[in-house]
Amino acid sequence: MNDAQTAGDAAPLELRIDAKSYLSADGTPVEVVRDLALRLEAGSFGALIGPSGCGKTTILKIAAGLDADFRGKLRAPGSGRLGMVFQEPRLLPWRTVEQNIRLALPSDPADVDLTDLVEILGLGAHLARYPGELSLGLARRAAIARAFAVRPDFLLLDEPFVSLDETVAARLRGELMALTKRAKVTTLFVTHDLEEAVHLADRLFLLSDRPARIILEKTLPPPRGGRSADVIVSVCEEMRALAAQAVKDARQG
Ligand SMILES: Nc1ncnc2c1ncn2[C@@H]1O[C@H](COP(=O)(O)OP(=O)(O)OP(=O)(O)O)[C@@H](O)[C@H]1O
Repeated sequence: MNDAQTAGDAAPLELRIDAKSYLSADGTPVEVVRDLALRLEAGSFGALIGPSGCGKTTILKIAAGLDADFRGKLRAPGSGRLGMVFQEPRLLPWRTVEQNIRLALPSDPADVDLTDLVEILGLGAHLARYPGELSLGLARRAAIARAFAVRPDFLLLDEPFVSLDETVAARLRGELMALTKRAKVTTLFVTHDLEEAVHLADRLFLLSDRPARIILEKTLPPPRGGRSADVIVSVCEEMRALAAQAVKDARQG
């Protein structure tokens, strides 16, 4: 049905989803993605932006290799070291923060030095605590640390800052920026927040309503993370206007 492979260090992410459907409760198929083609250069940061329920998580799961039930082709970048951050932090409640971070590490995890990672994410004082004692912001930090602990060459994040206080979200965006600049990692980030995407990404992919397909792609001017508030506002305005035109064209054509 589909063809999935891992492509090596300098290769881009290449994902083609000709069709992806789920079966609804009454047994009828619901088409969620159709004719989507996405290419992201190695080491760059892409943002998938789309309305609620359009199929963003579905696309991310396929990119992760977690869902092979689609028609199309996946060529994942890197050598297969995947880091993933879900909408909910998904920490094991009976393990400490440090044990959660070390969860996916190889057989001798005590040897892996996490000092820098813990420092960038401000988790030093919380390593011995349990997830139930953490604020949502701290739990999200622990989930990000767990994804980076494996030194991923391919990173997938599904709305990791949703429902956080804006001050906390802004700080976490800064931390994510620092981590993705420090190591070469091809990153695909899902959000419904255009401003967040313009702040973080090198390349934007704007999705249609369900069934999702890309209606607009744009490479953003560098430097990533160094864009001023004015630049972010004007790029967002431009994207909104282009997206409205793309939707109009699609309806007419
Ligand atoms: N396992 C499943 N079985 C049946 N339908 C599903 C399944 N997973 C998702 N769906 C449906 O597919 C559609 C797309 O879901 P998906 O979670 O990919 O969207 P999303 O854009 O990530 O949503 P949100 O913005 O709310 O997070 C939704 O209508 C959802 O109800």
